[in-house]
Amino acid sequence: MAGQVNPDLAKERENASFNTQKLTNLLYGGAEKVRRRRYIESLAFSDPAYSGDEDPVFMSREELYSSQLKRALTTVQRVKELNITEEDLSTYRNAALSGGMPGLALTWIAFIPTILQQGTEEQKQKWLKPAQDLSIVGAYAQTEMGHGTFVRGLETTATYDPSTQEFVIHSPTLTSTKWWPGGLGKTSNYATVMAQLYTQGKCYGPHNFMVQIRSLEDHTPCPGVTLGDIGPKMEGNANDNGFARFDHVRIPRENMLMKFARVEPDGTYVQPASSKLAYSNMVYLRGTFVMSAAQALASASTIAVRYSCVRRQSEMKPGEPEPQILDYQTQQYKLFPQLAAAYAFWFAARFMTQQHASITGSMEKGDMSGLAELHALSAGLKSYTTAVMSAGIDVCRMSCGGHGYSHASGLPALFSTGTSLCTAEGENTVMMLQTARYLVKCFVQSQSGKTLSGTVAYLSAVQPSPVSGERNMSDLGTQVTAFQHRAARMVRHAALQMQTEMQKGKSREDAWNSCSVLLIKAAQAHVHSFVVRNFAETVQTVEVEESVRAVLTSLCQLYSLHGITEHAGDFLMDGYLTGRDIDAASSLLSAVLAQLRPDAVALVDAFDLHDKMLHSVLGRYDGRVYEHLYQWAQKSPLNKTEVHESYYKYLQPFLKSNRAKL
Ligand SMILES: CC/C=C\C/C=C\C/C=C\C/C=C\C/C=C\C/C=C\C=C\C(=O)SCCNC(=O)CCNC(=O)[C@H](O)C(C)(C)COP(=O)(O)OP(=O)(O)OC[C@H]1O[C@@H](n2cnc3c(N)ncnc32)[C@H](O)[C@@H]1OP(=O)(O)O
Ligand SMILES: Cc1cc2nc3c(=O)[nH]c(=O)nc-3n(C[C@H](O)[C@H](O)[C@H](O)COP(=O)(O)OP(=O)(O)OC[C@H]3O[C@@H](n4cnc5c(N)ncnc54)[C@H](O)[C@@H]3O)c2cc1C
Repeated sequence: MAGQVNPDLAKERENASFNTQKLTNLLYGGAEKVRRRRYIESLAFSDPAYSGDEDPVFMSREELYSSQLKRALTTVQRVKELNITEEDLSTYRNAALSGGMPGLALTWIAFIPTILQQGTEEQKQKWLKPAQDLSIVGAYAQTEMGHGTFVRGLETTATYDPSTQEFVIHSPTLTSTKWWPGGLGKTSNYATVMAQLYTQGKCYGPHNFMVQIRSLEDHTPCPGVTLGDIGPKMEGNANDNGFARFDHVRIPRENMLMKFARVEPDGTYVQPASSKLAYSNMVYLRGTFVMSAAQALASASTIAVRYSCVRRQSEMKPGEPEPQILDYQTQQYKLFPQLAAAYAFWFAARFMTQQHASITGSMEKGDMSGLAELHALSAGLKSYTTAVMSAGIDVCRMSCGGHGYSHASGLPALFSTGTSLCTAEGENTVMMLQTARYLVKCFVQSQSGKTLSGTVAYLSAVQPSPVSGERNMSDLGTQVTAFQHRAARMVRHAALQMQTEMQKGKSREDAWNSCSVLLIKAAQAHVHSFVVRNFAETVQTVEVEESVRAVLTSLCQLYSLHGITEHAGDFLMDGYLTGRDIDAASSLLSAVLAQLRPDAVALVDAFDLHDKMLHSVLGRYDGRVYEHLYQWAQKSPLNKTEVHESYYKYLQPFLKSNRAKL
């Protein structure tokens, strides 16, 4: 019946132990922010300009590209008409463009942040407004066909010519072709191009340059620039990720983004406070990926948990009605850790944003001391959260059985979009090794007596020797200390192993490579420990109703106990935890699964993800899965005609000739 909520889902909501709205308020920073976000989203959801397009999964690449471009341009118009403020901008855009990120969005995600991070005040004055108004459209062109990770290995050159006060941008080889930048293929007319800076005969490494790539009159490539789309990808096909080649393209000196490093008119190079400041936009973007990971996992958990309450299958007890599949403990064991991780990452993302603001604030005042920690934290968190998110979405998909494999579930698209975050903005292994590099340095410093601070303070505080005696494994403090002990031991082990390799005669680089599996695992343990601690501190200190704190505490317990049991070997290795502790953790984990079961739907509802953001028949708020599954399938282009034209072209003649042979 129209309008009714599936009775199983309705019952779940009635039986929750806490007020969902209160938790939503906590997640979004207060009741007023939630009201505002819903209002802004409703402006997009109710706008006929954004409705009417068919489901993106039924569209061709070209249709998808055009339809999302059109939507993106509509958002620009509406933002002006509706006076959408800076604060509400991303909420509005995300709601309007939730069917797939258009290439144009890279202007907002990467191009504008790069101008903000790397430009002088004058340069911001010149380019920010046009970029914000979309009188210019920009891409972030760093990666090349031959190099993505190794930024120092980029081949594109920017050679300064003092006689004309210009840089000459050039792609000397096929592998120097810029390859991957979003929006570069067809949409952008400008790009910030990362190129090796040459002046006065010397190379000063990669720097960012503002380059016009297309005519502002007719959008044809500028002289000396060759452009195109790199072809369809696993997902994200509304985005024209592109390629660019430069044949001695001249740009004014003022187009080098000069907030940190400078080239004077005579060609003199002025050093920045740190050569890595040219990478500050990457640090910023990596930080934003942590919230994207939380949101993607929140979406997948919402879909899978709601569906698991609607779906009934098999017999638990002979003769009794088929149970909701969420009543199977194994289903809870698959889904609740994903749900808990989504919450954990949400709070970690909040910490990351605060850290970024605070450390960049100090850097603006000339204090560079926080840069290394900011880089290590953003790289590690980006790597860890996106990897868990990507694997977690697939767990959610598989937990929905056959229907999870259908695009109707929204999970395949969510997975293939989400998993791109493991590669984009720094490949995850490489990023985790950057965190490891920082940890090893910190370990060496602590060995020489330095007291560490910030997110690594525990490395000098935690004792490497095993602690004996019974533990209360349900205590959050005990769990946090166990995670810190595990991370400290693994960092110490990896660092000492490296020292041993070097003592045996290996170079530092060879020792690093031969220990890199240990190093990665140590860095993962460090980030895991940080996420657990931050989650525990949040649930213990946040001002919230006790019923909400209680459910969050269970969720935090689950996140942490799941980590301990899944990585039991790491905790047992030096006898810090005993077999009995791990058994206790497993029993507690089973108890917490059962404890969270009645609140699972309320916990996913609290993410407050509108059906128009989820794009999932299985995850609908009203739980009316089957009728909508049927309706959705009717939209398949193969169903446009009763008998498909291929029947007349191929099958009919084939069948006829086969029959004639009989
Ligand atoms: C409801 C909603 C539901 C769901 C949401 C669903 C899905 C998600 C939503 C949306 C997403 C959709 C799609 C996203 C798709 C695309 C994303 C968009 C844009 C992507 C853009 C890009 O990818 S741009 C290209 C990015 N490229 C990289 O990141 C390159 C990685 N490589 C590097 O950063 C570096 O080269 C390196 C770090 C690997 C090594 O650098 P190198 O110069 O070789 O340095 P080292 O010698 O190793 O180190 C020298 C010292 O410098 C330190 N260092 C390195 N980097 C930095 C830095 N950035 N800041 C500070 N310090 C740095 C390093 O640690 C060394 O320090 P020492 O003290 O040890 O010497
Ligand atoms: C969806 C998407 C959007 C993107 N958007 C943009 C964009 O807008 N602008 C842009 O400039 N780029 C963009 N990129 C490119 C992206 O930044 C790179 O793909 C990424 O940085 C990885 O570089 P690579 O592809 O060259 O991989 P490679 O560096 O070739 O890495 C391949 C593998 O080698 C291994 N490896 C490499 N180096 C090391 C190392 N030092 N230690 C250990 N292992 C190593 C890793 O396992 C890695 O997985 C995008 C990519 C994707 C997928």
